[in-house]
Amino acid sequence: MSTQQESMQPFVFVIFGATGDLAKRKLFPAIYSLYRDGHLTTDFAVIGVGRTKMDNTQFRVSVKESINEFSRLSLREGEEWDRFAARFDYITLDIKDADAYASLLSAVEAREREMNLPGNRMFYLAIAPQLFGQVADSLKQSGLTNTVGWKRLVVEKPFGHDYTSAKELNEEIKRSFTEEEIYRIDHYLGKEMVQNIQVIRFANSMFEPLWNNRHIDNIQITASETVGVEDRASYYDDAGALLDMVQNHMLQMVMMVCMEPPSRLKTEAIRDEKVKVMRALRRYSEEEVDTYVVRGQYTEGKSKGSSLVGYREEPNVNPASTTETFVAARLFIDNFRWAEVPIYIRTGKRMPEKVTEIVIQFKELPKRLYFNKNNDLIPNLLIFRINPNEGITLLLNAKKQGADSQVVPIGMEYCNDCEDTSPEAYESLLHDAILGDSTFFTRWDEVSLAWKFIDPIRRAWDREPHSLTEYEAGTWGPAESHELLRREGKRWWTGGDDGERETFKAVEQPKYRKGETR
Ligand SMILES: NC(=O)C1=CN([C@@H]2O[C@H](COP(=O)(O)OP(=O)(O)OC[C@H]3O[C@@H](n4cnc5c(N)ncnc54)[C@H](OP(=O)(O)O)[C@@H]3O)[C@@H](O)[C@H]2O)C=CC1
Ligand SMILES: O=C1O[C@H](COP(=O)(O)O)[C@@H](O)[C@H](O)[C@H]1O
Repeated sequence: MSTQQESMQPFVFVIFGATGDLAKRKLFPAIYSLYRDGHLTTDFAVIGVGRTKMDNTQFRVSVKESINEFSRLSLREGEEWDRFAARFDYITLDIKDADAYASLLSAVEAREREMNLPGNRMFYLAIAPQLFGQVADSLKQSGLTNTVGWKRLVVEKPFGHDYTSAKELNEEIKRSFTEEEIYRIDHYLGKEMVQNIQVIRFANSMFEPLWNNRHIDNIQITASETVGVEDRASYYDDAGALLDMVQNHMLQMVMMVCMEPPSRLKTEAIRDEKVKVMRALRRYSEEEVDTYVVRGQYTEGKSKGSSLVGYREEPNVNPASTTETFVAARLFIDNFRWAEVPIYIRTGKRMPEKVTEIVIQFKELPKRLYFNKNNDLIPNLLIFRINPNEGITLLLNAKKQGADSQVVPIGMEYCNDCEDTSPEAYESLLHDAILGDSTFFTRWDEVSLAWKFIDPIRRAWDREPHSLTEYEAGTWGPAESHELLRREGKRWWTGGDDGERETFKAVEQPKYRKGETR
């Protein structure tokens, strides 16, 4: 949630794409949860926009259905719901028809008059990216951005498909909105434990002295999914894992882990530090890509006893597709803090577990005095558990209870969502956008540098389709991903090459006092 202490001002929220999947699964439930939890501490109206013909009553029914199906809070019928639903209106409009925006302007102004709202307007583009520029332009031409209050534009990913297209898109929307008014969504930045990385790093004196190449051996970021391409082939078969996950979410997590402490907890101070990581991130030449980046595509396999088809057999996927569903990479951050520290990232579909985790592996002591029963000693690991269980784990070595002095790994656990469910990422991000806090949105320089890192990889792969490796659905990715670490004397801690979650296998279970139950 927000890093700023500002108060919320009444506003009109215009959602382009209000009949679409994102609005149904994420936006309406997020607005409802914020409202129910008392975080929408101001007056507001929502105007949905789509081509589908619908009146306000039908729209409110569709909002209700989506909340019933997707909200983390169950819908409370009665007066409270009626008051909430009455804030929602719908306009049928073709985004490509510039003249049609006059009806949207009338609807917004009517709500502002009726509810005595001061002209603050937030426009959310839950539509295909090809339409972003056109909407921004028509909002300006129609006078919708000409308001006495504030105006904000929230844009979804993907923000372009390479540096050139992203730059063009940015220039298009900058004709109607300033950088400060643009909120580029990366939903990983709305996740509780991604936001918590900064707090854990910068609010505890014990980590900062160790957070560098003198004490950290390597960093591993994994975002694995069990799902395949689902019904998104038309988008995914073009994008692949590199554009879908690495350009945005994975690099954002790298920035959060590797940034310097900001001088103040202010939006631009934090973003400045993130951008410096992107500047220090070494760009591979096209020739180097093969050495440091692995790409894979799932073939048929099994998960929990069920058979899974290969990617090319999925509905609407090109049967000869060379799109990657898995990426692993070894990154270099060329600055004083991180020189020589391997940063490994890995993401893929159809893997054995849905897990997003950041593992910080600390260096060994200069000399080993203790050994475990395998004549070994596990390194200290700090693990940020982002998804599906939120928390942190610190892995240490300790003496096992008893006379034989055995050394065993122990895990110190903090669970972030055991007592209360965390808000959804979209709740947190919408809340911040309404407050005008863009800390957890991506600034143009971050996005553009991310594309400059990605583009040579894409070009190398387009030139060399044979660099695509295969992995069986239901496994932790191709052998080449394990080899990427093995050749540097490392191993993935989440889903090692023996297919186990090695990190936790050997850890002693917590003990409780006699009579105490968990
Ligand atoms: N769905 C998801 O989970 C995620 C989506 N996104 C991004 O969010 C955006 C929307 O995705 P999603 O909701 O899945 O897409 P959908 O295809 O489900 O919805 C598209 C929406 O755009 C509207 N639309 C399309 N063309 C026009 C037009 N000419 N005039 C007016 N409205 C139009 C559609 O309205 P109608 O059908 O009524 O014409 C519909 O409401 C995309 O940028 C996507 O990349 C990002 C992350 C996750
Ligand atoms: O943006 C995306 O993210 C999801 C994974 O998000 P998570 O919050 O479930 O970890 C991914 O499935 C999707 O392909 C991608 O577009």
